[in-house]
Amino acid sequence: MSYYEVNFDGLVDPTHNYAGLSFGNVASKSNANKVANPKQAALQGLEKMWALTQLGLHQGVFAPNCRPDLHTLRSLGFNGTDAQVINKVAKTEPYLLKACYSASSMWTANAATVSPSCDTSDGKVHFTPANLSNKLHRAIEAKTTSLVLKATFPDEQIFVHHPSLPQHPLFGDEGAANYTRLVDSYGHTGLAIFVYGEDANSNVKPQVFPARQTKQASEAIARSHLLDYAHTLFVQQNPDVIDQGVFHNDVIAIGNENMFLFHEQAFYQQRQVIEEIGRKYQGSRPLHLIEVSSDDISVDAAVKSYLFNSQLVSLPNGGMAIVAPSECQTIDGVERYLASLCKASNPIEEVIYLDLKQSMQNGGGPACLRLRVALSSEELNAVNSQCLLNESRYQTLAAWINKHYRDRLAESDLADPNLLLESQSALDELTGILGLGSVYPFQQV
Ligand SMILES: N=C(N)NCCC[C@H](NC(=O)CCC(=O)O)C(=O)O
Repeated sequence: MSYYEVNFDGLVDPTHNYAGLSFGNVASKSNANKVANPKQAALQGLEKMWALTQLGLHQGVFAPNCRPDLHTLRSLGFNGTDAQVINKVAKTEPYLLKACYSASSMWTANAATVSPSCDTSDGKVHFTPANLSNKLHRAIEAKTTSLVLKATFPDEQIFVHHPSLPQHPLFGDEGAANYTRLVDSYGHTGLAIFVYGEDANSNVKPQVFPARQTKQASEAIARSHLLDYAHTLFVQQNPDVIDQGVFHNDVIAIGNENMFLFHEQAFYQQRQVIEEIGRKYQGSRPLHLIEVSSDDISVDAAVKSYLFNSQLVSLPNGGMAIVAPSECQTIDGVERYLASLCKASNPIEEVIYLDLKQSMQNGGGPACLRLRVALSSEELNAVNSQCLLNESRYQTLAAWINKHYRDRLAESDLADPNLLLESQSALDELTGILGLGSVYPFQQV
């Protein structure tokens, strides 16, 4: 049977804006209050999906949450018509309006942790939507994300959908952004590496910025996904780099199949971590462990360029490509480093640079925008086929974006009740395009 890695990219919401909501995420804070261009953001994301499709890869589309989250606003005591709720919250609690208007569900690396059937003892594909409990604007995503996951992966004989973990700091879970799977081929049992920022039983933790992923959350997911501990590792992120803006492990390390690219400061007690990875990896193809030195790329350059947030993809005819954000071409030394990687002895053959500036300005690079799901051909056939990209769906989505999205969104626009109506009408049409049914609260009344 053939196996594939399918990337499910988050479609960018019509309400994409810069609200400075993510303490610890340098780009989010430094671009707070910038005027956003939702149409450009969505088209940039769609072009990435199309570029990967054209490489011969299977590409999925993941629907966003609907914003603003009126349900949360109403649960906080704002009442009246939808327009009155917006009006009141805009006047009295603008921070809450921004949180409930965030398009952050576009970063689907944070949507869930996914364990492929080769790794789970019941032979099914397991999903746990992330609770994203560290940030208010993200903690409200899980409910809709869970419905979208179920509508995208509907067959209960093949896909298992777990509830998200309890909303408590002990179980802070940011999904696949802190999970890497090393395997010699997608169809084999892989080494599941869970990276956490904080362990409730240890004092090793960042001092400036929050650790978003806890060891307790990672362990709970490994348990419920029925992973074999012989093929599972729990590894602590270096707290010093969290304090330098590395708020997820996918900002400092990236793995695909038998290749692992990581910064020399990525992990706490790194030498032991890498030795253990080498010991536990069981593939017949050799593991390429590439440690990037601070002399080559400083942590600051890694955070600014998002080099490690590139997508590392296996090409249909062998070899790998690295899909990097175009910011890598503007930070000193990074483009040169990537060119040298292609020449060195490892599977990477080419670098593809893509413009994702609208997402990047909120701290979301190529890898943040996609949820990886390794699937057999039979499992792929069980995916909702309308959520897979082909040329006609690409054209349909481009036309849908051009029809519904604004090309300018400033903070003051969030108080405009028309934005809510525009967003609902766009997403209502989207659920038809992607065949999702009624996943949004406004469709359920
Ligand atoms: N690295 C991965 N996998 N994901 C990136 C997520 C970026 C997101 N930014 C934001 O939520 C910014 C929203 C704002 O400020 O408007 C976050 O910090 O959670």
